Amino acid sequence: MTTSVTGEVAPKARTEARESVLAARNVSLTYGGLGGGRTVEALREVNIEVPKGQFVALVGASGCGKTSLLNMFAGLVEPTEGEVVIDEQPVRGPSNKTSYMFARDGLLPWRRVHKNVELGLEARTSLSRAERLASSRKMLELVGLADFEKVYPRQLSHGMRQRAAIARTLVTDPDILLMDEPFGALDAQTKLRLQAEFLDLLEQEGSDRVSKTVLFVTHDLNEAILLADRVVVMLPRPGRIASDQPVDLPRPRSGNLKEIIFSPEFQRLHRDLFDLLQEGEGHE
Ligand SMILES: Nc1ncnc2c1ncn2[C@@H]1O[C@H](COP(=O)(O)OP(=O)(O)OP(=O)(O)O)[C@@H](O)[C@H]1O
Repeated sequence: MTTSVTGEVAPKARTEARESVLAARNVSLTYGGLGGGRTVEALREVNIEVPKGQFVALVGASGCGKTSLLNMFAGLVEPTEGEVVIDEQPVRGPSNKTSYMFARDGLLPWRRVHKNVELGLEARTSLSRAERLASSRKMLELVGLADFEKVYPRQLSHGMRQRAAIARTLVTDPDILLMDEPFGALDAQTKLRLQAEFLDLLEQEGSDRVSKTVLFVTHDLNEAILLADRVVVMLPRPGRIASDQPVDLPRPRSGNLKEIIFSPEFQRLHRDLFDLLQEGEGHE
């Protein structure tokens, strides 16, 4: 159970009915301290459960441990205490079930766009070259870059590079997406367009679930509410979960993000989350 910074019990998120795909249980993380160096308590007793097909946004001030939590699910960082599991198996290293997308597109400048998209396939499967190319073409078409497969990343706009990075993240068809501010550095209009396109790839006709399990770090409350089924608010020093808010906006949303932004439900949630974050700052 999570509580707000004021000590109130937060609304119970919709996690009970479905088995968790991602779970962090009583997780604490302290960096450093080796050889008498300074230690940083990055996370303290974090608990989070994410069921299959749920999109969870993590928001919070810089330094509250969002990336650290994501890195644990990616198998890049081990908790100091507690357990991090995927499909109830302890995470011991990077897994084929997950795909990680960073804030910077991370495209390799010396590889053409399609070769960048194929990167994940090269590492993971025994597909032939032709099969890899066919998969990357299909993904590039889905993200609107069909005509750009042969160019180098420097020849693309920032938004197009992020699209290519999305294609690379999805091409392996992972069950789980771990995303660290993937649209953080885009201008407002491009961001909204990419958010809609991204949702369109994940939302399924006639279902209120997205097709993948997503843990998505963002500083942008609008983005968190527009995309997610739950918004988890974290506070810093030490990083901890302060609130877990369900977002009861129906799906599919991809076609009406602008309308959603001006809806009373969106505005109410935005105000609640804003207050929680501000309140948290006041408690430091
Ligand atoms: N490798 C590391 N060694 C030591 N301290 C670290 C390391 N990585 C992160 N930290 C510290 O742990 C805390 C949490 O960092 P983390 O990057 O997880 O937070 P964040 O919420 O993702 O921040 P931001 O929003 O700025 O990306 C911070 O105080 C940070 O300085």
